[in-house]
Amino acid sequence: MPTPHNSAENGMIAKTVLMPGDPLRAKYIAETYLENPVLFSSVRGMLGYTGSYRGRTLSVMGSGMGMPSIGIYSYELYSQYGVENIIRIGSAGSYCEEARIYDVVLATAAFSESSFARVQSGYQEPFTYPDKGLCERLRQSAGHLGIPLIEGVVHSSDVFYREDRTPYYQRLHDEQGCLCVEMESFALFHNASVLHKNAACLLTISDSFVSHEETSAEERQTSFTAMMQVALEAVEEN
Ligand SMILES: O=P(O)(O)O[C@H]1O[C@H](CO)[C@@H](O)[C@H]1O
Ligand SMILES: O=c1cc[nH]c(=O)[nH]1
Repeated sequence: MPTPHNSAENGMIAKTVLMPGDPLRAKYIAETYLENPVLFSSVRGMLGYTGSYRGRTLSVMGSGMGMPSIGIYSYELYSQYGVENIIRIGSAGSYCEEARIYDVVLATAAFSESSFARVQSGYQEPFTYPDKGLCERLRQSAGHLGIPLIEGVVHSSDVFYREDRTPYYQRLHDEQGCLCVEMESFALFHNASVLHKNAACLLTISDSFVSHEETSAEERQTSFTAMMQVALEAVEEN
């Protein structure tokens, strides 16, 4: 049944959904990698497609930016459309020297100051976690492709532009172990947990708080191909 945010009918969305923040990255993946991609929703411009990759059916859909946005889309995919696995494929700002531009990070936990999980279900902890099995599939996929993964905690922030200019990112790195910052994984992992579904997150480093290098909007849309391939190859038969 369509929702207020997704016009897909039942059966149009695969069991596994790759979920970039940027709907144009979803379009790029569908048009570049999927055979016979079918657009299942464009409500609010949040493009979602289902197609096949090496004979396996999968979907790719934008999440938008931030936890309220991915909170809505992921909850509906899990609860209304029978989705079992969501793999976020996002961009992130590095908090440390070991994670450089274009490196691929596999999140082993998400740390956040966000109220999302407390408001959603009373969960009080600052960490949420991906599914171990899905992470293992991503590790194996990266191994087959020869793409190194950096593993660790990611910071899911509600704020992109901060007035606080103190070196807060060093504190988050030193005290919470955060390798990098993005804005959605904490909520995605939480929704998966409360609905007994699976989620994981791969991130490509798009900019660095340490070296101050950055990538353009176009590069963020189309050039994160290593991460895309790791996620695509990790999708199992439905
Ligand atoms: O590239 P995406 O997946 O959107 O991820 C990151 O980029 C956006 C901020 O520029 C936030 O959504 C953040 O999580
Ligand atoms: O949330 C994000 C994503 C990429 N780069 C950042 O600095 N923050």
